Amino acid sequence: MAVLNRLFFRCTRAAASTPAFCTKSSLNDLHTAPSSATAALSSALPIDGSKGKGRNVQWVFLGCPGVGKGTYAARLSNLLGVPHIATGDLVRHELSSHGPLSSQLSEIVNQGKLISDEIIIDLLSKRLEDARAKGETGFILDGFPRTLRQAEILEGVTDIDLAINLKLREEALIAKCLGRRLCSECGGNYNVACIDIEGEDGNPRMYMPPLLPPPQCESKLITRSDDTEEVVKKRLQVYNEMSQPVEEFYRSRGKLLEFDLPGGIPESWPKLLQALNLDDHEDKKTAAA
Ligand SMILES: Nc1ncnc2c1ncn2[C@@H]1O[C@H](COP(=O)(O)OP(=O)(O)O)[C@@H](O)[C@H]1O
Repeated sequence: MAVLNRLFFRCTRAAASTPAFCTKSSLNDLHTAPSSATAALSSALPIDGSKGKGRNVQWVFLGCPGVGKGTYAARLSNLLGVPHIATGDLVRHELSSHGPLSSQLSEIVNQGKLISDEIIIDLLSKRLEDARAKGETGFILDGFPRTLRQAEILEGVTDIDLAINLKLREEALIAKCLGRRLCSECGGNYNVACIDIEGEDGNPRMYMPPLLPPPQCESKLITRSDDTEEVVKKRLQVYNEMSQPVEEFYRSRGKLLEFDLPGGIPESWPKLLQALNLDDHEDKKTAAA
């Protein structure tokens, strides 16, 4: 943790003067320190993560629980051929493995709190190492970074091109989390909530139809243990407390794309592609399937 704290301190101080202070080489200096989550993250990333011709996208998705980060990140990952890495999935995988961390993690997750930066970076590093071993390049991160420290550490080890901040009206978020279902067999994500919010105060009506499972998944649906009303409210509160500095971090670097979801997937997906200048992408029809 000492190295993380030192890096955090150096990055925070530097942000006021030289934003480029937290470079790969400054992290390399830190590699001489005892093994740390930060060093693991750095070495798990491609050797040259800096922007360059031909390099795949390195994007992050920000947004409240239930906003649809997973849905849109997965679609973009299909479209662009880069891995979609959701830190929530990594945490759930760790929980289901019943390894040494699982009881500690399950207590934190089921209270709607964030797990430590060090543990989440360690899980992410392992996933990125796998990606690297498979020859995958680029990534779309979903659910990371969630704290300013995570954003600073990530920026210190690689270049993030874009942070897409998905936004949805508050009334829809809780309903969407409570309607979320997962197929225990194929891992498919569905939503049984039908959201229909009347237009008022200048806001248009918002209609989001359910995303129902195919017949073969219907009897295998499960609900996440942290998708109860009480835990969802806590997660929204934690998100609202932590998100502003992360958004500001990317805004001040000119990397933040704010995107207000206008409704369900049929309305939102083409508009998101347009906002990302991907609307004439030749594969978009199949990716949306
Ligand atoms: N970047 C992260 N930092 C800390 N904890 C995380 C992070 N990503 C996921 N988690 C943990 O995993 C839980 C589930 O994450 P996720 O599936 O992304 O949920 P959400 O639907 O709230 O966005 C979070 O509530 C948190 O406990």
